[in-house]
Amino acid sequence: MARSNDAPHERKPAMPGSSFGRSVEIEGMSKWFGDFQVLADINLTVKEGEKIVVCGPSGSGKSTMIRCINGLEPFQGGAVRVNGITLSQKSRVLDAVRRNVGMVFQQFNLFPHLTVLENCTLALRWVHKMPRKESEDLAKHYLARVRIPEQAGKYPRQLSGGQQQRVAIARSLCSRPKILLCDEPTSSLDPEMVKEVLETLADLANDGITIICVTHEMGFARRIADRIIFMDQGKIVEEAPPSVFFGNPSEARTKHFLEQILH
Ligand SMILES: Nc1ncnc2c1ncn2[C@@H]1O[C@H](COP(=O)(O)OP(=O)(O)OP(=O)(O)O)[C@@H](O)[C@H]1O
Repeated sequence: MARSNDAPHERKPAMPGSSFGRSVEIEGMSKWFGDFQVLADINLTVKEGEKIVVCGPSGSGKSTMIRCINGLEPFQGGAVRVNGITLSQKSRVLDAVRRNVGMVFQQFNLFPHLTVLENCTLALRWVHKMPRKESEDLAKHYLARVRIPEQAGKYPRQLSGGQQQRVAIARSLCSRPKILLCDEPTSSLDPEMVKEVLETLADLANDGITIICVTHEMGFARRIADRIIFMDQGKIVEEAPPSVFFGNPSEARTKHFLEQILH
């Protein structure tokens, strides 16, 4: 299939009130690990182009919720729709959903024996069957997008943590997902590298891609989030735009969390 270098998400989001797409719809999702209920009746609708930051105490279920959205974890109750596709564990459905969803993890999960360029082109060539030249052009486009075009020929061990995470972001973008899920993308980085990765994500946020990001970087949340979701004990306790979330949260648990994290 012919592809241009203009990624589909590199366009302005639709205007609210028009045919504003629904990227992710989670309805009454519940999940158990054995007898332990990790998610309880999660309801969340994320519109096309929206930026959502998910925060909350350790163990509150943030990662699990994110992993359920692209089928990395099965769930037992409720439903998830991604770009209109109802998630199930059938491989045909998972493939379709994952074509729409990119994921950036805390650990970068790069292949150490492959160059940066090869890490980015691997899935394009072997999963999407894209010709080498086309896949390399696309990878270079996204390496430039995350501002490390000069690193294409290096191996991951030759890069800083922040650069490796930017490679991981570029690799995700190569599949041109409509939705980018990030699970604490900066938590394994040294402080000086956190900023460069957050800058990269903030930059992408302007592109119109839908982003759902688990992070405790509240400055980043304030800057890019349309809504902040606060989770505790497997539930969404509060969701609000940053001005309300930081200025006047309604729940005592949110206030307590913010006091701890901001002071
Ligand atoms: N594979 C698993 N089997 C059993 N329990 C699990 C599994 N994965 C996670 N849990 C438990 O589910 C709960 C939620 O975990 P999860 O990683 O989603 O939380 P989190 O909010 O992302 O935490 P953190 O901020 O520390 O990463 C925790 O109590 C965790 O121990």
